[in-house]
Amino acid sequence: MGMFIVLEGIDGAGKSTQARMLAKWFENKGYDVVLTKEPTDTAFGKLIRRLVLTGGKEGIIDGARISREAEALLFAADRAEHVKKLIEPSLKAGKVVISDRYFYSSLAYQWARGLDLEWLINLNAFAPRADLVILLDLPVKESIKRINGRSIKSEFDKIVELQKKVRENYLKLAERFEEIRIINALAPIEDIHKDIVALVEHELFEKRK
Ligand SMILES: Nc1ncnc2c1ncn2[C@@H]1O[C@H](COP(=O)(O)OP(=O)(O)OP(=O)(O)O)[C@@H](O)[C@H]1O
Ligand SMILES: Cc1cn([C@H]2C[C@H](O)[C@@H](COP(=O)(O)O)O2)c(=O)[nH]c1=O
Repeated sequence: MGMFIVLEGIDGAGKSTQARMLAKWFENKGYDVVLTKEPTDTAFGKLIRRLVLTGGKEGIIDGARISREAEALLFAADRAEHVKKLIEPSLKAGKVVISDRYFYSSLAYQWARGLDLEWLINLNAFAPRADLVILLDLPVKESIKRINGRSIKSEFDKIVELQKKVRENYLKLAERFEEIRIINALAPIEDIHKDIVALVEHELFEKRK
């Protein structure tokens, strides 16, 4: 059986950067690595990016943004395909799967949008828990600095408010899901990478001896 590692955190926390570095580290050790992300690049992920993420006109149906419930179901549908078509087969083949976001994002973000956490956990119950989740914890003001070019100015305050709630939710989830390990995302990129490698060696390699 392979190893399943997930990077989580608010927008701009450094997930993609660390996921790429960790994938390289495993490849240099001779492992077969699958580097993936959610929303995916499949038709489901593309639909989400058009309907949910751009904040654009396509996300407006009958004059209103799509409902929070529909949003959560879209992320879960994308995840079901991700799990069945890529994650599970790759793990069965003994590969290392590294995902930039997973169901923990649904719990943190859709909970912040007002949906019930238990409903969200049940909705995503089909998704196997990761072996290790690296939560890159970052203050929102640093996150905004890092993604400033991408923020939607007109909704800037809403974005800050949401990101604050998401960060709090992630920290609460870390108390509930024992596979989540918190790392300070303010540190330099290389130091964070070293901390993640130390966690992988301790939490995964040790456990499998
Ligand atoms: N430890 C760090 N210190 C300073 N800047 C960083 C650090 N890690 C990443 N960055 C920079 O922050 C920006 C966002 O990084 P990255 O895309 O990896 O974050 P992300 O969590 O994947 O973002 P998003 O969720 O919004 O896609 C990039 O410009 C990246 O170079
Ligand atoms: C998987 C997932 C993601 N989201 C949100 C979190 C981010 O704001 C975007 C994805 O942006 P990225 O730059 O590609 O990371 O989608 C969410 O609300 N729920 C989810 O399940």
